[in-house]
Amino acid sequence: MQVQRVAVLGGGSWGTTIAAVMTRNVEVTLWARNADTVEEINTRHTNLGYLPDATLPEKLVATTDIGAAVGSADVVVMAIPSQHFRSVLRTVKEHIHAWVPVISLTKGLELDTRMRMTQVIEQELPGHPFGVLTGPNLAREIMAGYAAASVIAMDDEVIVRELQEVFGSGLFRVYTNDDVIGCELGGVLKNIIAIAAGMGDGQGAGDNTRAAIITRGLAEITRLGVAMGGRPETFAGLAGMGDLIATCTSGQSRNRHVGMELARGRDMEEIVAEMRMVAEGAKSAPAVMALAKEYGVEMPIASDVFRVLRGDATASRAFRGLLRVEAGAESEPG
Ligand SMILES: NC(=O)C1=CN([C@@H]2O[C@H](COP(=O)(O)OP(=O)(O)OC[C@H]3O[C@@H](n4cnc5c(N)ncnc54)[C@H](OP(=O)(O)O)[C@@H]3O)[C@@H](O)[C@H]2O)C=CC1
Ligand SMILES: O=C(CO)COP(=O)(O)O
Repeated sequence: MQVQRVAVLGGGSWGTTIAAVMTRNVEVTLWARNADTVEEINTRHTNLGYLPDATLPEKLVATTDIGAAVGSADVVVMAIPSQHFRSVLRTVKEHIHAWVPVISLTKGLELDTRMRMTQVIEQELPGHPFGVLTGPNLAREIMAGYAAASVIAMDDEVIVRELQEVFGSGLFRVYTNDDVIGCELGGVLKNIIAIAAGMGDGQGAGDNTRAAIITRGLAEITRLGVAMGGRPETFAGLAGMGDLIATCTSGQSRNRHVGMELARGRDMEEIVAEMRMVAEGAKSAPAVMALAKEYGVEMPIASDVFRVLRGDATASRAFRGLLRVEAGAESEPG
């Protein structure tokens, strides 16, 4: 497979950033549903609503015509929020050529089915190679040219090496992995822990507290991820610990921001109404809790976050729960 043209679907922060990075290696067409976004990218080389400080490469071409973008692509990259992923993929179906790989950038689960996005790809586009690109990759930093590392996970060990070259460029270093389930779940599950970290930071908790949330959070997302078929070492790597650190500590994280706003006593409706961008942790939390129940895995931090998201507890009350006084053995949940 010689990759020459890539279609990136989704003109938000991450889709635009990855599309811009890949223009160094291949021809990239970015599909966005919003005609104003497309016009802005093509004429002014900016996408200020999502990436306020960035100038995009002139080589980056945007379109509202999904058929034109997908029909000429050797690889399709999905940067669509999880709850809209399947509907966009159904449109892709009419236009995609046989055997074209489909790579998900999305860090969420489908609510009704609790499926990972690569499972949705497998279901909607059977026969197409699929994979996930994930890791500690805050879009604005990568757009600004800071060094970062990511992971591309696929079952196919030949295609994954070719795509490693397509995505990776300069200071954006891409590693390969064959644990698709573990890598994908690392990206999904860390979002809820980032909300917890934001709830702590928003209440003035200390650095030790944040470190405890990250470490205990990693333990619980690893428990669920391994129960669902991921490998423990994946959760200690970029897709697990790496992304957890970035998201739980960064002022750029939307999920951590949600936690901080909850800590101010605001409710989810208000918070979401003010955010243009997606916070996948809040969206996927019900599916994560249902999976934890299904697999018999205790997730005390995620459960506390979920209660606050649902409005069943306040952040200050739940936060006392996050720092339980009666600790057991470190190897145990809680
Ligand atoms: N931002 C980041 O740093 C990173 C994000 N991710 C993940 O990438 C995924 C995408 O996130 P991101 O780009 O940040 O999200 P944003 O909120 O920045 O942008 C979302 C994009 O999706 C589009 N969109 C929403 N609904 C639909 C729909 N029904 N059909 C077509 N397009 C739609 C929006 O279009 P419109 O503008 O018209 O509403 C917008 O272009 C998420 O799962 C996120 O977790 C992963 C790594 C890093
Ligand atoms: O996944 C991300 C960084 O790797 C982005 O996190 P947020 O969605 O919380 O901004």
